[in-house]
Amino acid sequence: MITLRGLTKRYGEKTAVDELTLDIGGGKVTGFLGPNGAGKSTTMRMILGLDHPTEGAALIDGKPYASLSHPVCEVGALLDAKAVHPARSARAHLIAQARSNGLPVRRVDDVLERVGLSAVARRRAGTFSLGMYQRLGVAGALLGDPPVLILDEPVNGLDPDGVRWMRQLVRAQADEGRTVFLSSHLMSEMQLTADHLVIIGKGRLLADTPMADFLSGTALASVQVTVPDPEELSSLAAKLLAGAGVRVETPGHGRLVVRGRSAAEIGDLAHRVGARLHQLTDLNASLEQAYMELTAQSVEYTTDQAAQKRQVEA
Ligand SMILES: Nc1ncnc2c1ncn2[C@@H]1O[C@H](COP(=O)(O)OP(=O)(O)OP(=O)(O)O)[C@@H](O)[C@H]1O
Repeated sequence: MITLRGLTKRYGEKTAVDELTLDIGGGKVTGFLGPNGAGKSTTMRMILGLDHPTEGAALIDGKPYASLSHPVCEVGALLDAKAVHPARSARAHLIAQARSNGLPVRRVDDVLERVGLSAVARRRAGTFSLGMYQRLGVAGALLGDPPVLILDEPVNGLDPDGVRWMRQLVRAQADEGRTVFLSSHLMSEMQLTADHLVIIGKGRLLADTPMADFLSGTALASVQVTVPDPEELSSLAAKLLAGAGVRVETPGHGRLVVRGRSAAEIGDLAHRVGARLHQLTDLNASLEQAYMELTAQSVEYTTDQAAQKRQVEA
């Protein structure tokens, strides 16, 4: 479990992280999202004791990182995959890490196997692709078999096979009860991987929510209804539009796309007006759409003119 309490970091006038208070629990993958410069890396660095909070606290299983008795066995992290001496082999790099943390060398071969680098374990890291660096970074994070994993952009540079491998790895770690906290700008991948979302913008908490609630709770979520009889379709649409806060689109082919009413409410109403339905389907927004909607006001750097205008007006 990771606990943030009023976590704040200021660099001079700039507030990079602004009073974050939340718990990141075990047994699930928590995705950490936010536009560039939102404060994700700074937050992760404070959890890992690499930056000091200006105010507040970041705790791992109730303790600040500096108080952990055996940190590598309590939290594993991947922040900068390329922070490896290029002349060292992957194995030598991990052996040095294992020795300095009092871990047996056999763990090195275990984790090399786990990340699929056994065949290149004796190759100089300087010859590695970005994807191989990412795997080596994950191997380092897993070395002490810690209950908490913090991964900053772990899929960056991975090919589709590597992305799928990473997804399966973090899922397996969460299924074993571990706390997995990972950032990514790849929304489609995050939608497949994370159970829970923490979203920040300009250092502030924007959302701390289960993925499913985030997707179904957005104003973009809608229900698609197919009514084969045109008269029944019109009467159902009219009844729906009579309700407050409901939007109905009619894209043709006997379909209605309804916002502002649940599938259950629409089904009940259809029953009451005697409309026969051939389809009643929840259409969740994609994570990308829901995220863009939430963070539209929080982007720090943008090429979008409308967003620039909003920023100027704010
Ligand atoms: N050492 C520093 N000195 C001054 N400002 C900093 C420092 N580190 C980060 N910042 C600023 O703090 C803000 C948050 O940066 P951070 O790197 O945490 O964002 P991020 O969400 O990880 O961004 P990205 O998605 O681009 O990696 C940014 O405005 C950044 O310029």
